[in-house]
Amino acid sequence: MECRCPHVARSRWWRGSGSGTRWGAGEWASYDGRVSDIPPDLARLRSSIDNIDAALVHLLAERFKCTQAVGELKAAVGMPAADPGREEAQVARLRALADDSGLDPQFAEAFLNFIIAEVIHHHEHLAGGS
Ligand SMILES: C=C(O[C@@H]1C=C(C(=O)O)C=C[C@H]1O)C(=O)O
Repeated sequence: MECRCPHVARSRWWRGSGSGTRWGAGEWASYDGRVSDIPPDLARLRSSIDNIDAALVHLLAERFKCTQAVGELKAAVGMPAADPGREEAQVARLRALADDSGLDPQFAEAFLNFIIAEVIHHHEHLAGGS
């Protein structure tokens, strides 16, 4: 006999044919009464994308908290805002990590450079520049 316990039921969807059902053609309906015009696999993937994007925002916020403190420290001891040697090492490290994990290393480098440019801008501001 087919299992109808809730955790299974929640993942069961039917595509409407447009006749003889409460839901229309092209719509998806589930055991628990939800109706959607978005395919369930797409809805599930988007839900994960939402969680990942939230994590990215939190991670970036934490990184900028750290770089703010680094900028204050550098300004206090008179160090330059940018450290090209450190940037080069970071780029090489992230390119290798990207390569290992199936992310385009060129994209990883561009993304890191975008963030670093913003950090340096903050550091220059903290050092009294424009
Ligand atoms: C955060 C620093 O300042 C700058 C920003 C960097 C970064 O965001 O990773 C790296 C090097 C510096 O140009 C640092 O020197 O560590």
